[in-house]
Amino acid sequence: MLDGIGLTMFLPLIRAVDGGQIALAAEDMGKLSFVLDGIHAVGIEVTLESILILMLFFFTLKGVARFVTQYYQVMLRQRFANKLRLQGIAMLGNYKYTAFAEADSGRIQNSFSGEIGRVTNGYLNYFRTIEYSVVLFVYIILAGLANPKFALIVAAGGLLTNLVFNQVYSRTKVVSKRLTTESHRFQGFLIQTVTSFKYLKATDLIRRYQEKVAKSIVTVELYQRKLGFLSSVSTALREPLVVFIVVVAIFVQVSYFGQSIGLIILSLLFLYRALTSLAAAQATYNSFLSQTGSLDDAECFQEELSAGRERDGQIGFSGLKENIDLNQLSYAHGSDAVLQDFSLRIHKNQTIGIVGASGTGKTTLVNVICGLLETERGMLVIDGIDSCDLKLNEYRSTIGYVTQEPQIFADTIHNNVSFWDPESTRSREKVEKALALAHAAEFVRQLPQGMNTIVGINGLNLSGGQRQRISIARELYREVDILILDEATSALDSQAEVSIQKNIESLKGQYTMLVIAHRLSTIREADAIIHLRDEGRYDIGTFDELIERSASFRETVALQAIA
Ligand SMILES: Nc1ncnc2c1ncn2[C@@H]1O[C@H](COP(=O)(O)OP(=O)(O)OP(=O)(O)O)[C@@H](O)[C@H]1O
Repeated sequence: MLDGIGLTMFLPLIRAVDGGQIALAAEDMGKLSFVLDGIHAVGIEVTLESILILMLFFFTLKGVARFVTQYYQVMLRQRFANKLRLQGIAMLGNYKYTAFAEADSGRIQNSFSGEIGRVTNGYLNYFRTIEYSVVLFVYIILAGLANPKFALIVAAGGLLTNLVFNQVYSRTKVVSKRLTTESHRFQGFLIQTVTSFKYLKATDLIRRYQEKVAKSIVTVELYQRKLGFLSSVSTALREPLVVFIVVVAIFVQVSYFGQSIGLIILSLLFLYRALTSLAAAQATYNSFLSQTGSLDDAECFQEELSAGRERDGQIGFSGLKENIDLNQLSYAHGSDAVLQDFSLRIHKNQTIGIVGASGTGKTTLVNVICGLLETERGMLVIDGIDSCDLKLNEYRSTIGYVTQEPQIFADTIHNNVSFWDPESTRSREKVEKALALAHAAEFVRQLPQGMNTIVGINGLNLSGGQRQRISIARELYREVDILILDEATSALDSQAEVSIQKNIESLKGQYTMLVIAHRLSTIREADAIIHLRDEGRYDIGTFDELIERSASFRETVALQAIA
């Protein structure tokens, strides 16, 4: 509007420059003469100087409005991207483990990085299209007020251009979807390259894998080029089309309606701006369409995250007081039953050993106890509270889990053990104590920068046994109630295993420990041993009781003794 009012000043200005009477300018202005009337009404005399000052005033005001709008847009845009990321991260934190196990890591990674930018731009372009359409509408109204016939001809021409662009739009939408899908694939390949780098490199499979990644890179580029081509086509067509419409309109005006050039100039100013806004609206709409693949995907991703939200209870948990009950627990991965009618009471501070051949469900059992795998009501009861009613995050914060593949973060040893607790004398002492208990103090001391040594991606600069010891130290540092060790000492040499074994034994009675072990010597002294067998069968007892009772346990013991 400010721009429009500023532009209407051109007519009195032309009159004034021509030495004509400014008052007569009102006749050229059609219904827009109310602007001059308004100036009179506020007591300003319409002279060349006042017109120039008023024009300057309106355009400066427009500049201020533009600044405020743009700055506000930047703020909104930033807030929007942050909100998307924070919302996504929160949803990911509540995502079911089972759903996560089937998820596409490339898609997750891409949704939080590249796609957020595309989604934000998608929304930005969507709102810009609305913004330009509003501006377009205002100019058409202004042009209509000045010269209705001329406005009508140009508006009809503008509508016709949309037909031309519709073809480009639908193609853009299709390519945009393909680009998003391929970007997910590319990110997935990238993650795999990083996590499997050592293996791929050592076997030279990296070259074959690189071919796959390269193919994906080329395809992404191809789709981007296609989008660029479509965008170039629409950009290139826009200006000639606009000028063509204006030329036709002027020709019709002058030849058939014989209108005054003053009025044509004013409406031309409006209409040129209107058509520029139309072109801008078309351009932003096309950009929006090129990002719709990402928008659809982001929506789908959020729906999947919220559909995969794990159930959670209302009852708080501050630490294990009495026991964990597993009551006729059954668990199947899809249609494959792993645990069947499994019952056990684990008393606080007991040490439970879990043994069994590969694939008999040892990890599945501890995953159920962690609440990672959902079971029916009544099957997992903690201190008399059904796990379905427990606030799972509070329960899990009392669990320490040393997984089969030790979790090491690309940071210092101190941060790996303390999980980024701010460094202080107390935290260092605590870390040292945990490292000593995990039999890691000695090797950490020998590292060039001791606790401040950075361990590389996935702890690549450490040996397998060292990684295991660091991850055990982290759980000891956390002062948890329930300690789960899944093959925690499998990567250690016999001597280190014996030492750490002694340390674990020294923790006996201080933690409720679930120790999965292939080597039976590790759990020789456990209060009870669960011996899992095929098809969900199992035996429970002390080492000696199982030797007595279970033939397959005796067999395993005998085999290991031979080994
Ligand atoms: N996410 C999953 N989806 C489908 N099947 C699974 C999944 N996780 C495990 N399984 C299957 O469940 C069975 C038990 O697996 P689990 O990892 O619990 O065995 P395990 O005794 O810990 O084996 P290992 O000693 O080799 O680690 C296996 O047959 C395995 O293939």
